[in-house]
Amino acid sequence: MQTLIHDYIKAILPPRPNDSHKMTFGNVLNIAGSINYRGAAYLSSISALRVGAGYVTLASSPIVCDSVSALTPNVVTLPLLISPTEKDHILTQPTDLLLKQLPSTNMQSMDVQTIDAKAVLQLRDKLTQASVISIGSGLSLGQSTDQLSVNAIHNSLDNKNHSNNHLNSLIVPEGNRGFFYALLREIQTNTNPVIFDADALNFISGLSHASGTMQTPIILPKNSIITPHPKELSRLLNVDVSKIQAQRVYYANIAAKQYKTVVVLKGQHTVISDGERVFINPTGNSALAKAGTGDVLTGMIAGFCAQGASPINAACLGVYLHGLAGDIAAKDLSQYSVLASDLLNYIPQAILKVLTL
Ligand SMILES: NC(=O)C1=CN([C@@H]2O[C@H](COP(=O)(O)OP(=O)(O)OC[C@H]3O[C@@H](n4cnc5c(N)ncnc54)[C@H](OP(=O)(O)O)[C@@H]3O)[C@@H](O)[C@H]2O)[C@@H](O)CC1
Ligand SMILES: Nc1ncnc2c1ncn2[C@@H]1O[C@H](COP(=O)(O)OP(=O)(O)O)[C@@H](O)[C@H]1O
Repeated sequence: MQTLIHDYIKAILPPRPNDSHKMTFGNVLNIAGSINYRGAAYLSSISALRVGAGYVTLASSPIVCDSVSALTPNVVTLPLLISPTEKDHILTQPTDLLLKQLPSTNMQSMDVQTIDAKAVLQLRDKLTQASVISIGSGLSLGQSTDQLSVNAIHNSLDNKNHSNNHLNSLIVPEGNRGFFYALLREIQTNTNPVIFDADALNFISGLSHASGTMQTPIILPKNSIITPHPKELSRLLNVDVSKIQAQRVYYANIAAKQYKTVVVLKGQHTVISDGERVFINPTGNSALAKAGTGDVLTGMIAGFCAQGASPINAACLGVYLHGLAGDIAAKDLSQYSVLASDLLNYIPQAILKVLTL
């Protein structure tokens, strides 16, 4: 177990050759945001650019892409195909009967601009060409259809005797879950790094525990990173948050081994584990305990992956510099007043501090 220190972070910072162009520093495909979480799409995209990625494409619903474009000229957007209308879409799907039983109030409360599962076809080339893919920040998985999706997965698991191959045979569920499910299947054999955050983790938890007991865990793509907060790890492992918090290193290691991935267990003294090596982060303070800072972290890790850092190094760089940006920001603004969007403006100072000390 190793505490991250300045010199180590400096040593693993990706180089910035003079003879370079934007693609030298990689392209991030950020699949993020939904109607109520447009900020997450913005924060995770800009933070990747702030740490040095050459190009960021945000793939999301048209409404999210429009909002982010209005906020910044720096992010390229890829508006994704939307399900025709919630009602029309739903009534053509295999869970018709269940959905017809929904009270109309539930129908009305459904998210608008659900991404169609066919949007994966739109993304197909980009998914292999991207230097790194980040998935999940603010990507709401659907609202009133959630339980129906879980039911669809349960039924399918009951009917088929399979473990990880079940990704090929499950009924595609509704809402953004349908899109996410198709996406997960599409990237199973990818070798470029993939970062799973927030709702992507909740979806993976749902699949892993679909029949009520722990299944063989979902196989994540080879170079994955997951960034759970304790509650998200609790869902992934089916272990109480209190137990996880009492033995953070132990459970980060367990998750890394079980899901064969790099784990970033967030919180004070974030733990980073690939199942063999463990790093503890000393930077950061209560200023980071504010909505949206996790989205900034995801973008930072993606940005370092884009520049060629290995998943474990990108995780260490992102976590350390994210905390350092929070420390510098708190000196200027107080631990009370730092916003997630402020953090974006303190990333440069954090990088400069590491470079110059
Ligand atoms: N501007 C935007 O667009 C923003 C968009 N965002 C996006 O929104 C989506 C959902 O994010 P979210 O914040 O609504 O739900 P989430 O973090 O899962 O919390 C749910 C519950 O879990 C718990 N819990 C949480 N943290 C914990 C911890 N450290 N340790 C222990 N427990 C913890 C806590 O439950 P409690 O323990 O209080 O019962 C909490 O109520 C996601 O996609 C994200 O990217 C956000 O980033 C905000 C800014
Ligand atoms: N008290 C704290 N000290 C240090 N870091 C913190 C503290 N509270 C939160 N953080 C960091 O802030 C981020 C919060 O991320 P997350 O829980 O995903 O929030 P959100 O989903 O709202 O963005 C994580 O990187 C976490 O490590």
